[in-house]
Amino acid sequence: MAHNLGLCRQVIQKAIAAGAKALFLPEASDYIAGSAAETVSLVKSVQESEFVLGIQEEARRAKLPINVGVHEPTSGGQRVKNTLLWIDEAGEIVQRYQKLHLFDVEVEGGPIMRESDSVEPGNSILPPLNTPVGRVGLTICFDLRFPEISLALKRQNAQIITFPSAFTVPTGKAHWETLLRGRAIETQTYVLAGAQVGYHNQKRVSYGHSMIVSPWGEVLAELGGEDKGPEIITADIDLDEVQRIKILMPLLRRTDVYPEV
Ligand SMILES: O=C(O)CNC(=O)[C@H](CS)NC(=O)CCC(=O)C(=O)O
Repeated sequence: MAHNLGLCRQVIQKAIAAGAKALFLPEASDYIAGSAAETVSLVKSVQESEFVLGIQEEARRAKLPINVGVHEPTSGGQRVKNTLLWIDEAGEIVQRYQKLHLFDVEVEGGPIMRESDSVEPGNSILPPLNTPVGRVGLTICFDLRFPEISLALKRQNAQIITFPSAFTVPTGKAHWETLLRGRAIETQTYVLAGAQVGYHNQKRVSYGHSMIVSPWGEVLAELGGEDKGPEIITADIDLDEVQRIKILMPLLRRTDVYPEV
């Protein structure tokens, strides 16, 4: 976790140097463990996590809002929560989303993942949050495959949806860009997806390819799939463009035919 905090501090320095108004870090930025037991044994509350306290301190010092994926304890203690924190420019945690969909998949040509062995799923979609860069809807990684969350956030007037991730390599190659662009096109929002890249341990490697997609579905910025150390991508978020696309192509739902989500 100390190592990951060091990497995140480098990302934060790059974001500050680039003049970023907000920073979107990946899912599980605090750690990715080698087993379910290790995931549970490493977890700390945000008050006791050096990782979270360190990110809060950086946010406060730089007056930079930071969206970061971490693990948090559950009340039972058997499993953890996979959560996404919004830390505001004063360093305060002002929003906390708990991942709804857990990745229990035997990836063809890849690992067998059973996230639910160590993670307890969340139970709610949070209303988009007002931030200095726009109204942000929070989701995590595998949630990307369930358009219902994104559509619910669109209905609640999200202008940006974030998909912090640690995708597997085979599923990333097959689906990552298509899913992100699909979500951006159908929700007419900016899609921001900070992604982990490279090896976490001998068994686990992440696809990378952090991406920023416009409300028209255009890839505005993208990283590669090689671990070159901490990197960032940036884009201008133009909230008028969100409005313009909605007017240009009104997507009026037939909620008389199918349920509204
Ligand atoms: O393990 C942790 O501590 C953090 N969690 C993750 O990395 C999660 C669960 S294993 N990864 C995904 O959801 C990948 C989804 C994916 O690759 C896909 O949808 O294709």
